[in-house]
Amino acid sequence: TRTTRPQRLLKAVQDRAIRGNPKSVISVIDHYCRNQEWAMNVGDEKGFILDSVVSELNPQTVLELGTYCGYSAVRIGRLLHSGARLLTLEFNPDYAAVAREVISWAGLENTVQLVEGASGDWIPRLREHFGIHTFDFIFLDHWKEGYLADIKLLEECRLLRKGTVLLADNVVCPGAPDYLEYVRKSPLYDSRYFKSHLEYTKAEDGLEKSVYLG
Ligand SMILES: O=c1[nH]cnc2c(O)c(F)c(-c3ccc(F)cc3)cc12
Ligand SMILES: [Mg+2]
Repeated sequence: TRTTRPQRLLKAVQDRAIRGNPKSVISVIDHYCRNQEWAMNVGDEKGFILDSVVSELNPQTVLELGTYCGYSAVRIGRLLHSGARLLTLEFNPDYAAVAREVISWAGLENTVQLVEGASGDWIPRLREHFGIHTFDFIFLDHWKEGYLADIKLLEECRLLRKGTVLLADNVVCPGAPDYLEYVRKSPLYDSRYFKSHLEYTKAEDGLEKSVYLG
């Protein structure tokens, strides 16, 4: 049977990227998705904004909702200092299988931990299961329908602390209007929009950065 889009992306990484070199994994994926087959990675333009937020924050504990092929896990993981950890949740087992290979090819298997399952099921169990107290940085990139429910769940589970930064992808395309309204209206957050473009296209999209005020 035919290969899947994630499997074809993984083959490009294995054929063209240098093992243990996250920068080459990122550039191979971006070149492949721009020139051969589009895929829903955060991409190079929004990825540059993601890099600057992570680099400025220098987080020790990071949560990513939505791994897909592992592109943003590699983008974030490569910037983390020794001892820092990224936990990435992926619901789709086929995506998770590819992402594990991409993360391993980048040499980030000791920095990035992929957990398979639904964010709504795992968020309430992160403290007891992984010994996590609170997160310094959270990247929301799973499904626009889940953004608002998951941020409220993170609040309830007390996994946010004063200064925790949340960065949400696709707040314009496909769009997460209920999430935007919540973080922009709530006194619990200081929120701002980084205008950019949908990965590998000229369409508008952007990232919403929200600081939890506690
Ligand atoms: O479902 C998604 N989860 C996470 N990120 C996405 C994304 O970055 C997209 F561009 C898109 C997307 C897909 C098809 C389009 F026509 C436009 C955007 C979807 C997702
Ligand atoms: Mg996205």
